[in-house]
Amino acid sequence: MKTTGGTDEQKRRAAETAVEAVEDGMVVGLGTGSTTAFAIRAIGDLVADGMDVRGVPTSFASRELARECGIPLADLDEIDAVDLAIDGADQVAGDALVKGGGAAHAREKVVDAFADRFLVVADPSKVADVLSHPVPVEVLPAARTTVAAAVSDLGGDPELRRAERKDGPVVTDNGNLVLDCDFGPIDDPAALAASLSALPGVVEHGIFVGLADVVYVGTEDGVDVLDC
Ligand SMILES: O=C[C@H](O)[C@H](O)[C@H](O)COP(=O)(O)O
Repeated sequence: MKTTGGTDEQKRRAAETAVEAVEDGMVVGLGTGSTTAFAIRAIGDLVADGMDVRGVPTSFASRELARECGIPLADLDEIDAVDLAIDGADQVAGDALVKGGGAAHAREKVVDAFADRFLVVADPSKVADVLSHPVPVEVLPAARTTVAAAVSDLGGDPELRRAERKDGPVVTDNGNLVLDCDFGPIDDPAALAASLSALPGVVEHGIFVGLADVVYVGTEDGVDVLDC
């Protein structure tokens, strides 16, 4: 799992505050990443105490962790609604996020957007005035060069994400590749999101605009709540 700038204590505080919103009978979207992992463990504790909760995982990793924690699981096509989604972010600026540092953003966007409420869990290193984090773009393998060229035309600098413990690229849970696209400061996230979505061969990108309801930012001595 990738590491980030925040401390485990900050992440745990944010995650456990978000989990206070989980109620008996809920279907909960389980995001991916080191911050959400604290939320999944906390939901596992609720289940162990007898709460009736079903989780909808957003990745192989979140499914595996949720199983270890004893959370009953459902696939998205088996349920009618997701009451709440809890998920991390690589950067937060106002009502816009960059996600996908763990290459899970495609399934995360489906679950987070479908949920009645979407709670983001983060640490202070993620909060910015303007998004500037490279945007992960999941692409069909055959489209990686055409999408990379189009990203350059949009003013971005695309880089194929390489695996750390294997020769070659990262392959997503969906069998695709990821281009990390550095656009510098992103003044209009909604416009860039629309441009990226329009490119043939793009499966999904990591800009999430207007989807989150609340961002919980864990600090050294509490939790800041940012309304979106
Ligand atoms: O693909 C991964 C996800 O979008 C993560 O939620 C995001 O990268 C944040 O992860 P972390 O909490 O580990 O910083």
